[in-house]
Amino acid sequence: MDILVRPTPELKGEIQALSSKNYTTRYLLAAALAEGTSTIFYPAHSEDSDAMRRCISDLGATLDEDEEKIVITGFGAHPRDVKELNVGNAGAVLRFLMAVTALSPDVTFVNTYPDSLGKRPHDDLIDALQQLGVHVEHEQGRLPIRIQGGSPKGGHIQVSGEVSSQYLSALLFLTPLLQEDSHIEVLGDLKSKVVVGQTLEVLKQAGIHIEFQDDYVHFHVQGRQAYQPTTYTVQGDYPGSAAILAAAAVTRSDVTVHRLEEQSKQGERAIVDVLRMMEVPLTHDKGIVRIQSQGKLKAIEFDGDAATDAVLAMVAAAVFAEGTSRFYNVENLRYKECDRITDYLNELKKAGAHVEERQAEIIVHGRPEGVEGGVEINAHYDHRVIMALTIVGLGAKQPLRIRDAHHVAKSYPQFFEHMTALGALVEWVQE
Ligand SMILES: O=C(O)C1=C[C@@H](OP(=O)(O)O)[C@@H](O)[C@H](O)C1
Ligand SMILES: C=C(OP(=O)(O)O)C(=O)O
Repeated sequence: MDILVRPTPELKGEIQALSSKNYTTRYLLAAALAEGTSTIFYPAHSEDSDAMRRCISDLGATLDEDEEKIVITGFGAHPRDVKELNVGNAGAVLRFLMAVTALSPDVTFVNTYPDSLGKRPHDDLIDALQQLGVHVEHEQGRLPIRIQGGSPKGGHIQVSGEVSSQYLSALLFLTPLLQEDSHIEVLGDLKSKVVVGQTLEVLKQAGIHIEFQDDYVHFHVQGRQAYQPTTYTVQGDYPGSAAILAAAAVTRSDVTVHRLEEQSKQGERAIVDVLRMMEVPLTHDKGIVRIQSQGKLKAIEFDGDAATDAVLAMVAAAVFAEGTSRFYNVENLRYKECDRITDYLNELKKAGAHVEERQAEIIVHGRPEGVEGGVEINAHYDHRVIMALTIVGLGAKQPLRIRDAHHVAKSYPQFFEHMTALGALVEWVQE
Protein backbone atom coordinates (compact mmCIF):
# COMPACT_ATOMS: atom_id res chain seq x y z
CA MET A 1 0.00 0.00 0.00
CA ASP A 2 1.15 3.52 -0.83
CA ILE A 3 0.52 6.67 1.13
CA LEU A 4 -0.19 10.05 -0.41
CA VAL A 5 1.10 12.95 1.68
CA ARG A 6 -0.39 16.32 0.73
CA PRO A 7 1.02 19.70 1.73
CA THR A 8 -0.17 20.40 5.28
CA PRO A 9 0.63 23.79 6.79
CA GLU A 10 -0.89 23.16 10.23
CA LEU A 11 -0.95 20.36 12.85
CA LYS A 12 -2.94 20.44 16.07
CA GLY A 13 -3.86 17.98 18.77
CA GLU A 14 -2.69 15.55 21.43
CA ILE A 15 -1.52 11.97 21.17
CA GLN A 16 -0.23 9.26 23.46
CA ALA A 17 3.23 8.11 22.43
CA LEU A 18 3.41 4.52 21.23
CA SER A 19 5.13 2.11 23.61
CA SER A 20 8.89 1.69 23.30
CA LYS A 21 9.96 -0.96 20.82
CA ASN A 22 13.41 -1.42 22.34
CA TYR A 23 12.11 -1.90 25.87
CA THR A 24 9.33 -4.20 24.69
CA THR A 25 11.68 -6.56 22.86
CA ARG A 26 14.04 -6.61 25.85
CA TYR A 27 11.31 -7.22 28.44
CA LEU A 28 9.78 -10.00 26.33
CA LEU A 29 13.16 -11.68 26.10
CA ALA A 30 14.03 -11.21 29.78
CA ALA A 31 10.63 -12.68 30.70
CA ALA A 32 11.23 -15.65 28.40
CA LEU A 33 14.65 -16.27 29.93
CA ALA A 34 13.16 -16.39 33.44
CA GLU A 35 11.68 -19.53 34.98
CA GLY A 36 8.32 -18.40 36.31
CA THR A 37 5.75 -15.82 35.34
CA SER A 38 6.44 -12.18 34.46
CA THR A 39 4.02 -9.42 33.56
CA ILE A 40 4.71 -6.63 31.08
CA PHE A 41 2.35 -3.64 31.12
CA TYR A 42 1.73 -1.67 27.91
CA PRO A 43 3.96 -3.69 25.57
CA ALA A 44 4.41 -2.31 22.06
CA HIS A 45 2.49 -3.83 19.16
CA SER A 46 4.38 -3.71 15.91
CA GLU A 47 5.95 -6.13 13.45
CA ASP A 48 9.23 -6.15 15.37
CA SER A 49 7.74 -6.69 18.81
CA ASP A 50 5.38 -9.30 17.35
CA ALA A 51 8.43 -11.07 15.91
CA MET A 52 9.86 -11.37 19.41
CA ARG A 53 6.48 -12.62 20.73
CA ARG A 54 6.34 -15.26 17.99
CA CYS A 55 9.92 -16.45 18.46
CA ILE A 56 9.88 -16.73 22.26
CA SER A 57 6.62 -18.61 21.94
CA ASP A 58 8.24 -20.99 19.42
CA LEU A 59 11.10 -21.41 21.87
CA GLY A 60 8.72 -22.53 24.60
CA ALA A 61 7.48 -19.46 26.49
CA THR A 62 3.73 -19.19 27.11
CA LEU A 63 2.13 -15.83 26.43
CA ASP A 64 -1.25 -14.58 27.58
CA GLU A 65 -2.18 -11.07 26.50
CA ASP A 66 -5.03 -8.62 27.03
CA GLU A 67 -5.47 -4.91 26.19
CA GLU A 68 -3.19 -3.72 28.94
CA LYS A 69 -0.58 -6.39 29.63
CA ILE A 70 1.12 -9.59 28.60
CA VAL A 71 1.78 -12.40 31.07
CA ILE A 72 4.70 -14.63 30.14
CA THR A 73 5.92 -17.90 31.61
CA GLY A 74 9.50 -18.33 30.52
CA PHE A 75 11.68 -21.26 29.53
CA GLY A 76 14.68 -20.10 31.53
CA ALA A 77 17.98 -21.45 30.24
CA HIS A 78 16.22 -24.29 28.37
CA PRO A 79 14.57 -23.16 25.13
CA ARG A 80 12.48 -25.74 23.31
CA ASP A 81 14.24 -27.48 20.43
CA VAL A 82 12.88 -25.76 17.29
CA LYS A 83 14.15 -26.11 13.74
CA GLU A 84 13.40 -22.65 12.38
CA LEU A 85 12.76 -19.14 13.60
CA ASN A 86 11.37 -16.23 11.58
CA VAL A 87 12.21 -12.77 12.93
CA GLY A 88 10.66 -10.92 9.98
CA ASN A 89 12.68 -7.75 9.40
CA ALA A 90 13.68 -7.17 13.03
CA GLY A 91 17.43 -6.70 13.42
CA ALA A 92 17.61 -6.48 17.22
CA VAL A 93 15.33 -9.51 17.58
CA LEU A 94 17.53 -11.53 15.24
CA ARG A 95 20.79 -10.59 16.94
CA PHE A 96 19.47 -11.16 20.49
CA LEU A 97 18.04 -14.54 19.52
CA MET A 98 21.13 -15.63 17.60
CA ALA A 99 22.91 -15.43 20.96
CA VAL A 100 20.13 -17.01 23.02
CA THR A 101 19.74 -19.94 20.62
CA ALA A 102 23.34 -20.86 21.43
CA LEU A 103 21.47 -22.68 24.22
CA SER A 104 19.58 -24.75 21.59
CA PRO A 105 20.93 -27.70 19.60
CA ASP A 106 20.18 -26.55 16.06
CA VAL A 107 18.11 -23.56 14.87
CA THR A 108 17.98 -21.86 11.46
CA PHE A 109 16.95 -18.22 11.13
CA VAL A 110 15.17 -17.93 7.80
CA ASN A 111 15.52 -15.07 5.36
CA THR A 112 12.10 -13.50 4.73
CA TYR A 113 13.31 -9.96 3.89
CA PRO A 114 16.16 -10.61 1.42
CA ASP A 115 16.24 -6.93 0.36
CA SER A 116 16.40 -5.51 3.89
CA LEU A 117 17.42 -7.64 6.91
CA GLY A 118 18.78 -10.16 4.40
CA LYS A 119 21.45 -7.62 3.41
CA ARG A 120 22.52 -6.66 6.95
CA PRO A 121 25.82 -7.97 8.37
CA HIS A 122 26.07 -10.17 11.47
CA ASP A 123 29.73 -11.23 11.12
CA ASP A 124 30.91 -9.67 14.38
CA LEU A 125 28.30 -11.51 16.42
CA ILE A 126 28.96 -14.76 14.53
CA ASP A 127 32.64 -14.37 15.32
CA ALA A 128 31.90 -13.83 19.03
CA LEU A 129 29.59 -16.87 19.17
CA GLN A 130 32.27 -18.99 17.48
CA GLN A 131 34.68 -17.98 20.26
CA LEU A 132 32.19 -19.65 22.63
CA GLY A 133 32.39 -22.83 20.56
CA VAL A 134 29.03 -22.33 18.86
CA HIS A 135 28.89 -23.68 15.32
CA VAL A 136 27.40 -21.10 12.90
CA GLU A 137 26.54 -21.62 9.23
CA HIS A 138 25.81 -18.41 7.31
CA GLU A 139 25.83 -16.75 3.90
CA GLN A 140 28.87 -14.46 4.22
CA GLY A 141 27.69 -13.18 7.58
CA ARG A 142 24.10 -12.82 6.40
CA LEU A 143 20.80 -14.74 6.61
CA PRO A 144 19.91 -17.57 6.50
CA ILE A 145 21.92 -18.39 9.62
CA ARG A 146 22.07 -21.80 11.31
CA ILE A 147 23.15 -21.89 14.95
CA GLN A 148 24.27 -25.18 16.46
CA GLY A 149 24.82 -24.33 20.09
CA GLY A 150 24.28 -26.92 22.74
CA SER A 151 26.16 -25.97 25.83
CA PRO A 152 28.64 -23.14 25.40
CA LYS A 153 30.57 -22.63 28.62
CA GLY A 154 31.63 -18.96 28.77
CA GLY A 155 35.11 -17.48 28.92
CA HIS A 156 36.84 -14.55 27.25
CA ILE A 157 34.86 -13.14 24.31
CA GLN A 158 35.97 -10.29 22.08
CA VAL A 159 33.28 -8.52 20.08
CA SER A 160 33.51 -5.56 17.75
CA GLY A 161 31.21 -2.63 18.50
CA GLU A 162 32.02 -0.81 15.26
CA VAL A 163 28.89 -1.77 13.30
CA SER A 164 26.16 -2.30 15.86
CA SER A 165 25.62 -2.33 19.62
CA GLN A 166 23.16 -5.18 19.19
CA TYR A 167 25.98 -7.77 19.11
CA LEU A 168 27.14 -6.72 22.57
CA SER A 169 23.57 -6.56 23.90
CA ALA A 170 22.99 -10.07 22.53
CA LEU A 171 26.02 -11.45 24.42
CA LEU A 172 24.91 -9.66 27.59
CA PHE A 173 21.56 -11.50 27.42
CA LEU A 174 23.21 -14.89 26.87
CA THR A 175 26.28 -14.98 29.10
CA PRO A 176 24.58 -14.88 32.55
CA LEU A 177 23.01 -18.27 31.69
CA LEU A 178 26.29 -20.02 30.84
CA GLN A 179 27.98 -22.51 33.14
CA GLU A 180 31.13 -20.44 33.63
CA ASP A 181 31.87 -16.74 34.05
CA SER A 182 32.41 -14.65 30.93
CA HIS A 183 34.58 -11.67 30.24
CA ILE A 184 33.31 -9.62 27.28
CA GLU A 185 35.78 -7.23 25.70
CA VAL A 186 34.43 -4.68 23.22
CA LEU A 187 36.80 -3.90 20.36
CA GLY A 188 36.78 -0.67 18.34
CA ASP A 189 34.52 2.31 18.79
CA LEU A 190 31.19 1.08 20.19
CA LYS A 191 28.28 2.51 18.19
CA SER A 192 24.85 3.28 19.67
CA LYS A 193 26.41 3.04 23.11
CA VAL A 194 23.34 4.53 24.79
CA VAL A 195 21.23 1.56 23.70
CA VAL A 196 23.50 -0.76 25.68
CA GLY A 197 22.42 1.28 28.72
CA GLN A 198 18.85 0.11 28.04
CA THR A 199 20.02 -3.51 27.93
CA LEU A 200 21.88 -3.15 31.24
CA GLU A 201 18.86 -1.45 32.82
CA VAL A 202 16.57 -4.32 31.78
CA LEU A 203 19.06 -6.98 32.92
CA LYS A 204 19.25 -5.30 36.32
CA GLN A 205 15.46 -5.26 36.57
CA ALA A 206 15.54 -9.00 35.79
CA GLY A 207 17.92 -9.57 38.72
CA ILE A 208 21.01 -10.14 36.57
CA HIS A 209 24.27 -8.80 37.92
CA ILE A 210 26.94 -7.53 35.52
CA GLU A 211 30.18 -5.72 36.39
CA PHE A 212 31.34 -3.04 33.98
CA GLN A 213 32.99 0.35 33.75
CA ASP A 214 31.29 3.40 32.25
CA ASP A 215 33.39 3.16 29.08
CA TYR A 216 31.65 -0.15 28.21
CA VAL A 217 34.89 -1.86 27.14
CA HIS A 218 35.04 -4.69 29.68
CA PHE A 219 32.10 -6.59 31.12
CA HIS A 220 32.43 -9.31 33.73
CA VAL A 221 29.42 -11.61 33.73
CA GLN A 222 29.03 -14.31 36.34
CA GLY A 223 27.72 -17.60 34.95
CA ARG A 224 24.84 -19.70 36.35
CA GLN A 225 22.66 -16.68 37.08
CA ALA A 226 18.88 -16.89 36.81
CA TYR A 227 16.59 -14.28 35.30
CA GLN A 228 13.97 -13.44 37.91
CA PRO A 229 10.32 -13.32 36.90
CA THR A 230 9.03 -9.82 37.65
CA THR A 231 6.72 -6.99 36.55
CA TYR A 232 7.78 -4.48 33.90
CA THR A 233 6.10 -1.34 32.57
CA VAL A 234 7.01 -0.15 29.08
CA GLN A 235 7.64 3.58 28.68
CA GLY A 236 6.75 5.69 25.63
CA ASP A 237 8.87 5.39 22.48
CA TYR A 238 11.15 8.28 21.56
CA PRO A 239 12.33 7.09 18.11
CA GLY A 240 8.76 6.89 16.76
CA SER A 241 7.65 10.02 18.60
CA ALA A 242 10.64 11.88 17.14
CA ALA A 243 8.87 11.75 13.77
CA ILE A 244 5.68 13.25 15.23
CA LEU A 245 7.65 15.97 17.03
CA ALA A 246 9.67 16.82 13.92
CA ALA A 247 6.43 17.01 11.92
CA ALA A 248 5.05 19.46 14.49
CA ALA A 249 8.27 21.48 14.32
CA VAL A 250 8.12 22.05 10.54
CA THR A 251 4.47 23.16 10.49
CA ARG A 252 2.43 25.82 12.28
CA SER A 253 1.41 23.69 15.17
CA ASP A 254 0.16 23.10 18.64
CA VAL A 255 0.97 19.43 19.24
CA THR A 256 1.23 17.58 22.55
CA VAL A 257 2.73 14.11 22.99
CA HIS A 258 2.22 12.30 26.29
CA ARG A 259 4.25 9.49 27.89
CA LEU A 260 7.76 10.76 27.04
CA GLU A 261 9.85 10.48 30.22
CA GLU A 262 12.42 13.25 30.67
CA GLN A 263 14.85 10.87 32.41
CA SER A 264 14.55 8.04 29.89
CA LYS A 265 17.67 6.10 28.88
CA GLN A 266 16.52 6.26 25.25
CA GLY A 267 19.13 8.33 23.43
CA GLU A 268 16.47 9.48 20.98
CA ARG A 269 15.03 11.73 23.69
CA ALA A 270 17.67 14.09 22.23
CA ILE A 271 15.01 15.00 19.65
CA VAL A 272 13.66 17.41 22.26
CA ASP A 273 17.07 19.09 22.75
CA VAL A 274 17.75 19.13 19.02
CA LEU A 275 14.44 20.86 18.25
CA ARG A 276 15.19 23.33 21.07
CA MET A 277 18.59 24.01 19.50
CA MET A 278 16.75 24.57 16.21
CA GLU A 279 14.79 27.25 18.12
CA VAL A 280 11.48 25.44 17.95
CA PRO A 281 9.26 26.66 20.83
CA LEU A 282 8.50 23.70 23.07
CA THR A 283 8.11 22.55 26.65
CA HIS A 284 8.90 19.17 28.22
CA ASP A 285 7.50 18.59 31.66
CA LYS A 286 6.12 15.57 33.55
CA GLY A 287 6.48 13.35 30.52
CA ILE A 288 4.58 15.72 28.22
CA VAL A 289 6.16 17.41 25.23
CA ARG A 290 4.24 20.36 23.76
CA ILE A 291 5.36 22.05 20.56
CA GLN A 292 3.88 25.37 19.46
CA SER A 293 5.77 26.09 16.30
CA GLN A 294 5.58 28.63 13.51
CA GLY A 295 7.42 26.20 11.25
CA LYS A 296 10.63 28.23 11.46
CA LEU A 297 13.84 26.38 12.34
CA LYS A 298 17.57 27.09 12.54
CA ALA A 299 20.27 24.70 11.29
CA ILE A 300 22.32 22.67 13.78
CA GLU A 301 25.29 20.31 14.08
CA PHE A 302 24.68 17.07 15.95
CA ASP A 303 26.48 13.82 16.84
CA GLY A 304 23.83 11.44 15.53
CA ASP A 305 25.24 8.33 17.19
CA ALA A 306 23.70 9.48 20.46
CA ALA A 307 20.21 9.19 18.97
CA THR A 308 20.57 6.80 16.06
CA ASP A 309 16.88 6.04 15.43
CA ALA A 310 15.85 9.72 15.53
CA VAL A 311 18.43 11.01 13.04
CA LEU A 312 16.21 10.59 9.98
CA ALA A 313 13.45 12.64 11.58
CA MET A 314 15.98 15.30 12.63
CA VAL A 315 17.32 15.45 9.08
CA ALA A 316 13.76 15.85 7.76
CA ALA A 317 13.28 18.83 10.08
CA ALA A 318 16.64 20.27 8.95
CA VAL A 319 15.37 20.15 5.33
CA PHE A 320 13.23 23.20 6.22
CA ALA A 321 15.73 24.98 8.50
CA GLU A 322 17.52 28.20 7.77
CA GLY A 323 21.19 27.39 7.13
CA THR A 324 23.27 24.23 6.74
CA SER A 325 22.94 21.38 9.24
CA ARG A 326 25.43 18.58 9.76
CA PHE A 327 24.73 15.20 11.36
CA TYR A 328 28.03 13.45 12.01
CA ASN A 329 29.24 10.10 13.41
CA VAL A 330 26.35 8.33 11.67
CA GLU A 331 28.12 5.72 9.53
CA ASN A 332 26.22 2.84 11.09
CA LEU A 333 23.00 4.25 9.58
CA ARG A 334 24.29 2.47 6.48
CA TYR A 335 23.68 -0.94 8.10
CA LYS A 336 20.03 -0.56 9.06
CA GLU A 337 16.82 -1.53 7.18
CA CYS A 338 18.39 0.18 4.16
CA ASP A 339 21.45 2.36 3.72
CA ARG A 340 20.00 5.26 5.66
CA ILE A 341 22.57 7.63 4.19
CA THR A 342 22.67 6.87 0.44
CA ASP A 343 19.14 5.47 0.02
CA TYR A 344 17.50 8.05 2.29
CA LEU A 345 19.32 11.00 0.73
CA ASN A 346 18.39 9.82 -2.77
CA GLU A 347 14.72 9.93 -1.78
CA LEU A 348 15.14 13.35 -0.12
CA LYS A 349 16.79 14.68 -3.28
CA LYS A 350 13.89 13.40 -5.40
CA ALA A 351 11.54 15.39 -3.16
CA GLY A 352 13.63 18.51 -3.72
CA ALA A 353 15.82 18.63 -0.59
CA HIS A 354 19.39 19.89 -0.88
CA VAL A 355 21.45 17.22 0.87
CA GLU A 356 24.95 15.79 0.60
CA GLU A 357 26.48 12.61 1.93
CA ARG A 358 29.86 11.75 3.38
CA GLN A 359 30.83 8.27 4.53
CA ALA A 360 29.74 9.09 8.09
CA GLU A 361 27.82 12.35 7.71
CA ILE A 362 24.64 13.87 6.38
CA ILE A 363 24.73 17.52 5.34
CA VAL A 364 21.50 19.43 4.79
CA HIS A 365 21.26 22.82 3.12
CA GLY A 366 17.94 23.97 4.48
CA ARG A 367 15.11 25.27 2.31
CA PRO A 368 12.76 27.28 4.58
CA GLU A 369 10.70 28.12 1.47
CA GLY A 370 9.77 24.41 1.09
CA VAL A 371 10.65 21.68 -1.39
CA GLU A 372 8.98 20.82 -4.71
CA GLY A 373 7.61 17.32 -3.98
CA GLY A 374 5.36 15.85 -6.68
CA VAL A 375 7.33 12.59 -6.94
CA GLU A 376 7.12 8.93 -5.94
CA ILE A 377 9.28 7.82 -3.05
CA ASN A 378 10.82 4.35 -2.64
CA ALA A 379 10.45 3.33 1.01
CA HIS A 380 13.36 0.85 0.86
CA TYR A 381 11.45 -1.35 3.38
CA ASP A 382 12.36 1.23 6.01
CA HIS A 383 9.81 2.50 8.53
CA ARG A 384 12.04 5.43 9.47
CA VAL A 385 12.46 6.51 5.82
CA ILE A 386 8.66 6.39 5.48
CA MET A 387 8.10 8.56 8.56
CA ALA A 388 10.84 11.02 7.61
CA LEU A 389 9.56 11.45 4.03
CA THR A 390 6.07 12.02 5.45
CA ILE A 391 7.49 14.99 7.39
CA VAL A 392 9.06 16.31 4.20
CA GLY A 393 5.77 15.80 2.33
CA LEU A 394 3.94 18.10 4.74
CA GLY A 395 6.19 20.97 3.66
CA ALA A 396 6.33 20.13 -0.06
CA LYS A 397 4.52 22.15 -2.74
CA GLN A 398 3.11 19.07 -4.48
CA PRO A 399 2.00 15.75 -2.91
CA LEU A 400 4.51 12.97 -2.26
CA ARG A 401 3.50 9.38 -2.90
CA ILE A 402 5.41 6.97 -0.67
CA ARG A 403 5.40 3.48 -2.17
CA ASP A 404 4.91 0.51 0.16
CA ALA A 405 4.38 2.76 3.16
CA HIS A 406 2.78 -0.19 5.02
CA HIS A 407 6.33 -1.06 6.15
CA VAL A 408 5.85 1.70 8.72
CA ALA A 409 4.29 -1.12 10.80
CA LYS A 410 7.77 -2.45 11.59
CA SER A 411 7.79 -0.10 14.56
CA TYR A 412 4.77 2.26 14.40
CA PRO A 413 1.64 0.74 12.82
CA GLN A 414 -0.56 3.63 13.99
CA PHE A 415 1.76 6.37 12.66
CA PHE A 416 -0.59 7.55 9.88
CA GLU A 417 -3.60 7.34 12.19
CA HIS A 418 -1.78 9.60 14.63
CA MET A 419 -0.75 11.99 11.85
CA THR A 420 -4.34 12.13 10.60
CA ALA A 421 -5.58 12.84 14.12
CA LEU A 422 -3.24 15.84 14.18
CA GLY A 423 -4.68 17.06 10.89
CA ALA A 424 -2.06 15.82 8.43
CA LEU A 425 -3.43 15.33 4.91
CA VAL A 426 -2.36 11.73 4.39
CA GLU A 427 -4.33 8.95 2.72
CA TRP A 428 -3.74 5.32 1.78
CA VAL A 429 -3.93 4.61 -1.94
CA GLN A 430 -4.11 1.22 -3.65
CA GLU A 431 -1.34 0.28 -6.06
O1 LIG B 1 19.43 -2.72 20.66
C1 LIG B 1 18.45 -2.26 20.07
O2 LIG B 1 17.27 -2.56 20.39
C2 LIG B 1 18.68 -1.31 18.95
C3 LIG B 1 19.93 -0.79 18.71
C4 LIG B 1 20.24 0.18 17.63
O3 LIG B 1 20.94 -0.48 16.61
P1 LIG B 1 22.54 -0.37 16.39
O4 LIG B 1 23.21 -0.76 17.65
O5 LIG B 1 22.80 -1.34 15.28
O6 LIG B 1 22.84 1.05 16.01
C5 LIG B 1 18.94 0.76 17.05
O7 LIG B 1 19.20 1.40 15.84
C6 LIG B 1 17.89 -0.29 16.84
O8 LIG B 1 16.72 0.27 16.34
C7 LIG B 1 17.52 -0.97 18.13
C1 LIG C 1 17.24 -0.11 13.04
C2 LIG C 1 16.09 -0.39 13.64
O1 LIG C 1 15.75 -1.62 14.15
P1 LIG C 1 16.49 -3.03 14.05
O2 LIG C 1 17.96 -2.80 14.00
O3 LIG C 1 16.09 -3.74 15.31
O4 LIG C 1 15.98 -3.71 12.83
C3 LIG C 1 15.10 0.70 13.87
O5 LIG C 1 14.12 0.44 14.59
O6 LIG C 1 15.23 1.80 13.33
